[in-house]
Parts: sequence; structure tokens; C-alpha cells
Amino acid sequence: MEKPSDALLCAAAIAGDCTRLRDLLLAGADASFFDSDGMTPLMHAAAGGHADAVRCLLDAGAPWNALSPSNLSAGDLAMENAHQEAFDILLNFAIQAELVLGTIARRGRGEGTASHEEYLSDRVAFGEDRIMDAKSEAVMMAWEKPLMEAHARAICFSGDDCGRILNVGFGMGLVDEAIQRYKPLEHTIVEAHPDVYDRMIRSGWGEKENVKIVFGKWQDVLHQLGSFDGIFFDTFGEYYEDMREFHKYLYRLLKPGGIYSYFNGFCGSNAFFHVVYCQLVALELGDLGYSTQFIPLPVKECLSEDIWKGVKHKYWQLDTYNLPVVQASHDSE
Ligand SMILES: C[S@@+](CC[C@H](N)C(=O)[O-])C[C@H]1O[C@@H](n2cnc3c(N)ncnc32)[C@H](O)[C@@H]1O
Repeated sequence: MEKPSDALLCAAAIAGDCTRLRDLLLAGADASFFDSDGMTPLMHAAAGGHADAVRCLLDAGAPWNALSPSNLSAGDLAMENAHQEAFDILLNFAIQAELVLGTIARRGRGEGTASHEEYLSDRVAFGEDRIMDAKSEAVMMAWEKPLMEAHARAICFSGDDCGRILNVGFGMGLVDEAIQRYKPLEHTIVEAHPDVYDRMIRSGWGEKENVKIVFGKWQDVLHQLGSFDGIFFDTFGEYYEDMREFHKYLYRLLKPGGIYSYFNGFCGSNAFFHVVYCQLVALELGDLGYSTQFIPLPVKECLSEDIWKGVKHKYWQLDTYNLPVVQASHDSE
């Protein structure tokens, strides 16, 4: 139940009055209170750029990932208002929280999908501009073509020639079409869905001289793959934890000097959460000995409301896509 001190907490956060905030919190005010505008004290403090108040509220248990009615978190408000110090405090806190709890970490696409096994055993539907799963989630969409071309460019330029390339997740084959243009010596594609695999075979991918198709989940076939100059990872229905697991094998999958990239769709409907996940992945890859750079690509023009017709979950709503380019830290020095 709302207490009078809860509303006073918002007023103190708006004023950036830390002494008052601490007194109210000690007296039992609720740091996770939402006022009548759907704002928390932390959102008010962040929007006003009151860095000390942000710190004080986080220490008192204020939820960093609460969303306002317009889907903005405290971090989004600090970012929108260019309050660097408040933003940095929120970002560091969020990264630590996600490292421990992983509360917002889901996958890039298909947040509503019940289970990966279910996805793999259900039928998928192929359209002109999309592949849909049985639950009306988009498995892959044609608007991503320029992104896939950019990913192919990133992983196919690790040396003088394109060498051996691995793509995990065929989908519509957009990245693979782009990879083929670089004429790799060998191009291995791992795909786990029987319908997607059938379609690949029927469209002639099995007859390409430099292409090797491996049917199965990457988890089951990695041991037979060898090592590569370029790797792209883009699956569906999997969680951040799955990609993290894949990263553990990079040390033997990626040749020295090789480039790794992944579809960076994490938290694609909230700008701050997305930044948290860019930093989190970079941090965890850093611990494994890899450095990550993000190339910002504008995507606003690829997206219109129309393209999402019939799609349950709009998995991307941000104006900029951050394309990750990952290489061994000693290669990038
Ligand atoms: C988003 S699509 C890939 C799109 C692709 N990058 C393109 O350019 O069209 C994801 C693909 O990964 C496949 N997939 C999902 N889980 C997988 C797994 N564990 N191993 C291999 N493939 C998987 C899905 O069946 C789907 O075809």
C-alpha cells in the first residue's frame, strides 16, 4: 500500500536531495514506488541527472530495470538527457546485476517461444519476406538483409583471402548468400530445423562446391567442425546463456587472426537494456580473451510498421544496430 513517504521520495529524487532521500528510505519509504505518472524515484533522479541520488536509490534496492508507461527505464532517461555520470552509474549497476541474475537476458528473436525443442519440432512457414514459427514469432525477416551483408563482410575479411567460414543458423540464407560472394575456400552451415534444412537442400545449397551443410543443433555437432577464419552465430529460440555456451568453444573454433560476429538482437526494444547487453557480452568475451568492437549501423530506414504485420513480437525497435566484430585480444593489439 502506498505511504505518504513514497510520494515524498519522488519529490526528493526530482530535487536531487540525497539527505532527504536517505531519511525517507530509513523511515521505510518504498524505493520501488511508481507515482501516478508511472515513474519511480530512480527514473526521476536519472532524468534530472542527480548522480548521487541515483546511487543512493540503487543502494536502497530501487529496480534499475523498471519501465515507465512509455517503456523507458532510468538508464534511458539518463541517456536521453545526456547525463553521463548518472548513465554510467546505472550502466555499471545493470551489468553487475545481469551478470548475477540475468533477468532481462533473453534472445534476439522470438521472446515468446516456449522452448527451443518445441520450435525445432513444430513446422515453420516460409513467406516472401519472412520465416514464421508455429507461434507467430518471426524466425527471420528480409529487412535484415543489409545487416546480414554487413556481418558477412566483417567475418570474410580476416586475412588476405576469405578462407574457411562457419555460419550457425541458415534461416533465409541471407548471410550465406552474402558470404558466397566472397568466394570462401570452405563455407560450413549448421542448421537444426528440419524444414529449414529441407528448403536449403531443395534450393541447391547442397550442390555448391565450397559449401558443407551440417544438419543438427550446434551443441551436438561442434566437435566435428574444425576451425575457421570467420564465424557468424545467429540462431532462434535460444537464450543468452546458449550463446554464452557457444563462446566457450571459440578458442578452438576460431583460428588465430579470425573474426567472430553474432546477431546482436539482445533487448532490441529498449535502448538502455541493449547497451547493457552489448557491454555484458563484450565483458564476458573479454574474460575469454577476445576484444569486441561495435560498428553502429543505422536501421531506421529498413523498418516500417507494415513489416511487423502478423508478427507477435517486434524483436527490433531501435534506430541503430550495433554490429559486433570480435577477435582474439592479442590479434587486435
Ligand atoms: C534467425 S535465423 C538465421 C538467419 C540467417 N542469419 C540469415 O541470414 O537468414 C536462425 C536459424 O537458426 C536455426 N537454429 C535454431 N537453433 C539452432 C541450433 N541450436 N543449432 C543450429 N541452428 C539453429 C533456426 O532453425 C533458424 O533457421
